[in-house]
Amino acid sequence: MPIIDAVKVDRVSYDYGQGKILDDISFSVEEGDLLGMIGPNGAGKTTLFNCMLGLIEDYDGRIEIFGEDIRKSRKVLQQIGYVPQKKSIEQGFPATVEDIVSLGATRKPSKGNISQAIETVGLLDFKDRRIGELSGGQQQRVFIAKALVNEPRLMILDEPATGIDQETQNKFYSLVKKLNKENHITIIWSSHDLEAINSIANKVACINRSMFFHGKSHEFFDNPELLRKYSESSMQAHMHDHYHHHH
Ligand SMILES: Nc1ncnc2c1ncn2[C@@H]1O[C@H](COP(=O)(O)OP(=O)(O)OP(=O)(O)O)[C@@H](O)[C@H]1O
Repeated sequence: MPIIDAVKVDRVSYDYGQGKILDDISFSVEEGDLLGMIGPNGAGKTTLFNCMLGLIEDYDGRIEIFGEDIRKSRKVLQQIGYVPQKKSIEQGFPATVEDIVSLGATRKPSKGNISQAIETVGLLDFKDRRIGELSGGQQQRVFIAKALVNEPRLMILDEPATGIDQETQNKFYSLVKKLNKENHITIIWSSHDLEAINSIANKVACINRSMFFHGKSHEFFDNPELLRKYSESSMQAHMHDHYHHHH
């Protein structure tokens, strides 16, 4: 089977008006890849995702999804399932799991698809429960199910840095791996958990406004020099943010 690019980001730059947030970013994701996107806070990961999702259009450069320039063919964006960084949900929020998952359907919602998506994330027993009654980890899986309803070929998961307990985290990681291996979904997954990326991603893209490393996961994690440089530049980014927030 020929390998096609699920994503091709070609020389993309962007700024919100105060200097470059994305600086000449190029990389590609092959169909079937599970790519871990890493970078310190403020590195521009969410901004890059917003470009890839067609939410930001005035970037320099070019983005192709499954071979289509997304500015020319917005239809291809329907092939992407997006799971944003988790928002907190009020306890009393009236919608059920099934209601939330149905909201993901852009075409006519089919009952079958909705149940299938809920089953894939292992929440069938909870489908009539109010989402506010679920744990943080379960809510996270509801949002994955919501993104699965349209049967995406590509998923973008923007993982929150903040603490969910380790066991919940591990369940989430096995779900990500299952979606990639069994459901054959190409995945781009932003995470701060380097160990998890090392264990399940086959590719890594590491950005800090510009591209710092892009390649096979083991080439990054087996290279102590690269890891050292990465943690140094991450530290500098934090110091930079710190300086701007507090002075
Ligand atoms: N709408 C906006 N207007 C102006 N600046 C913005 C806007 N959105 C983000 N930024 C700035 O762009 C930079 C990159 O933010 P972005 O959210 O893309 O980073 P990130 O890598 O996703 O960070 P994190 O890991 O903390 O989520 C930050 O300095 C942020 O303050």
